[in-house]
Amino acid sequence: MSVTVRVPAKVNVQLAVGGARPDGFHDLANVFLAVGLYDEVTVSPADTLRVTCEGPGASQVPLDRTNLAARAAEKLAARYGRPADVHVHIAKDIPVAGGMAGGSADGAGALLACDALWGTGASREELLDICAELGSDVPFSLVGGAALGTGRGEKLRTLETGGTFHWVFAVADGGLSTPAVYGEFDRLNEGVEVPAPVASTRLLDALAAGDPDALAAALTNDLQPAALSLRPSLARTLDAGTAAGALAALVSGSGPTTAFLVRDAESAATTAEALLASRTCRTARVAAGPVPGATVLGSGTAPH
Ligand SMILES: C[C@](O)(CO)[C@H](O)COP(=O)(O)OP(=O)(O)OC[C@H]1O[C@@H](n2ccc(N)nc2=O)[C@H](O)[C@@H]1O
Ligand SMILES: Nc1ncnc2c1ncn2[C@@H]1O[C@H](COP(=O)(O)OP(=O)(O)OP(=O)(O)O)[C@@H](O)[C@H]1O
Repeated sequence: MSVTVRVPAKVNVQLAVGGARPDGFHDLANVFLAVGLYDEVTVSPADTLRVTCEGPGASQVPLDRTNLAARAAEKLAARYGRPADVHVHIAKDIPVAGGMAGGSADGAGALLACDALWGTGASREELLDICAELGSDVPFSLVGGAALGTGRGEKLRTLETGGTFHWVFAVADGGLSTPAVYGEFDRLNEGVEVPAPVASTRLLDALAAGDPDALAAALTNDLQPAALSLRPSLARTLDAGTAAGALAALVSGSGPTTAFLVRDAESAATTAEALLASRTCRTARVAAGPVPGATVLGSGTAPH
């Protein structure tokens, strides 16, 4: 018996960052959009907790108890007083350490898959609580669609969207550490009174209208200067996407993946080709959103 869950990546269409809090986190107005690049997490009974991973970048994914999928299984098992005796297999397609919440997706996926495998019957609220303990982005990976995250990004309000938005993602060589990028944000803002983060009405209206031109004009990422400071070469990737005709270009979350909003699927294909030809990225991926969050694909009996 096994259960497979599919979980999408995210792009932050607005990432407003406040000053550092006493607990080391930053208050955010974080507008998430789930996009159609997916990891698949399969869980099956085993003697002991074990994680395997295949796909691009799999060698950079930790297979020990620090893996967010392993931690999710352990947390759910502990809550229900049962052993976390599962084999978690991750089929990875979301760029690793790319600012697209790949690890968070695996955490949310493993949680939903173990819940189904073990029949724990946990409520949505309980699952969301465990997600928030796992990481700031993990609740959104469970919920998907479009949402405004406040607090450290874990308190979610679902947002209406009036259409599908098309994107190209330029994947960089190597990752960027999320804490390092927030640390650079603090360094760049030393001595500055950072205002409290607020969601932009113009951006929420553009999402609700499904209007790519209005969304392009409203995209912002307060972590972008920090990501560019740590990885100056990303400026060339952003320029290449803009020159290729993208409506807007920005760093995805903490980077180093860069995101390009385009008008339609056709422009996405041509922009991806131009980005590849520019040799300013390792690869370019096309995806659209919003898409649903973590979804059980089905249960099977096949060994894997
Ligand atoms: C950059 C984003 O991906 C945008 O969605 C998220 O804010 C990061 O979320 P995440 O990877 O789930 O981050 P967490 O695992 O919760 O935290 C990792 C580290 O990032 C920093 N961090 C994260 C979230 C936040 N609101 N403020 C922070 O300062 C902290 O140094 C923290 O120790
Ligand atoms: N299942 C997992 N998949 C990938 N990385 C994981 C996983 N579990 C833990 N990690 C660790 O988390 C780090 C960040 O990887 P991840 O792919 O989640 O980055 P990210 O997409 O930049 O995250 P975010 O956008 O949420 O900040 C990795 O370097 C790795 O050490």
